[in-house]
Amino acid sequence: MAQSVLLTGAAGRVGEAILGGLADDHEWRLLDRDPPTDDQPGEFVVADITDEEAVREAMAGINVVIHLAGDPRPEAPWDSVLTNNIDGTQTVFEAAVDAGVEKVVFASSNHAVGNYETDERTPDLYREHDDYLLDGTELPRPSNLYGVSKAAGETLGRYYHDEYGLSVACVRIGNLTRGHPPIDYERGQAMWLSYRDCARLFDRCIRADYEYEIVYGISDNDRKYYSLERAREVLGYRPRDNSAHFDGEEQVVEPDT
Ligand SMILES: NC(=O)C1=CN([C@@H]2O[C@H](COP(=O)(O)OP(=O)(O)OC[C@H]3O[C@@H](n4cnc5c(N)ncnc54)[C@H](O)[C@@H]3O)[C@@H](O)[C@H]2O)C=CC1
Ligand SMILES: O=C1O[C@H](COP(=O)(O)O)[C@@H](O)[C@H](O)[C@H]1O
Repeated sequence: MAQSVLLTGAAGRVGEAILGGLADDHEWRLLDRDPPTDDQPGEFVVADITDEEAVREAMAGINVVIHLAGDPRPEAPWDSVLTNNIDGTQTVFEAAVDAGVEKVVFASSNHAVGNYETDERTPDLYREHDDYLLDGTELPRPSNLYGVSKAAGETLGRYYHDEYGLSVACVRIGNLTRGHPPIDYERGQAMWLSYRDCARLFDRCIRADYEYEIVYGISDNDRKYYSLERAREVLGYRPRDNSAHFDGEEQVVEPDT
């Protein structure tokens, strides 16, 4: 069934991947501090997620929030992640609970667990003979202050679930690139998320029933050090792309079939 979905950070890359696959599948309200540059489905709210009143208004009539807005830079400074990623995310969760929203899907990151990639484990970790796997039950081990802000967002989600019964899915997104995996970047290839698998995964986050989940957001790459088991089991995610199917040449992934 189509859902009323509020998509924050809609003007960014992850928003583009989600809307590219799902524009016609749900009723969209898009929010971003940057206005749209082209035609978008549904209505577009230009607002900052730290603007509590604007965020509350944007929640009216919404079933599911996909919360992407934030500073995505691994090197982002503390003042920016504190404002945009931590304060902004708390504003979104609080407004969602007050508006009676059913689910919030939070865009977490590989950088929330980036320091599991120790000197002893890398670069083998990125290669097929290695079988080290993170499954989402491990504690955060952020690799930068941006990763700390994502771990904080996951913890905010835990709190709003336990305290208010909100369904929350935290998606630790790997490396989203359009058309083909990152080139000459083993780490990025192991955690590649194709545009169409991104849309599939977030569609399942919109539709599935869950309590509080942390899942990894990657394609079905031959070599992966993030488990997809939870995303498959609880959400019914069925990725179709695999970074191993690309030979380094630019190839265009066809739209969903
Ligand atoms: N692209 C990737 O591979 C990954 C992305 N993520 C997360 O996914 C989310 C989206 O990332 P991208 O689309 O790649 O980034 P992006 O920079 O392309 O998009 C982010 C969007 O959020 C908006 N935004 C930022 N701060 C805002 C605020 N305070 N109020 C309203 N809008 C605001 C920006 O205007 C932008 O349109 C981010 O939270 C990022 O941390 C996590 C892991 C990997
Ligand atoms: O969280 C994020 O992760 C991806 C991948 O990280 P990288 O260190 O391998 O580049 C990054 O591209 C994205 O901007 C960021 O939001």
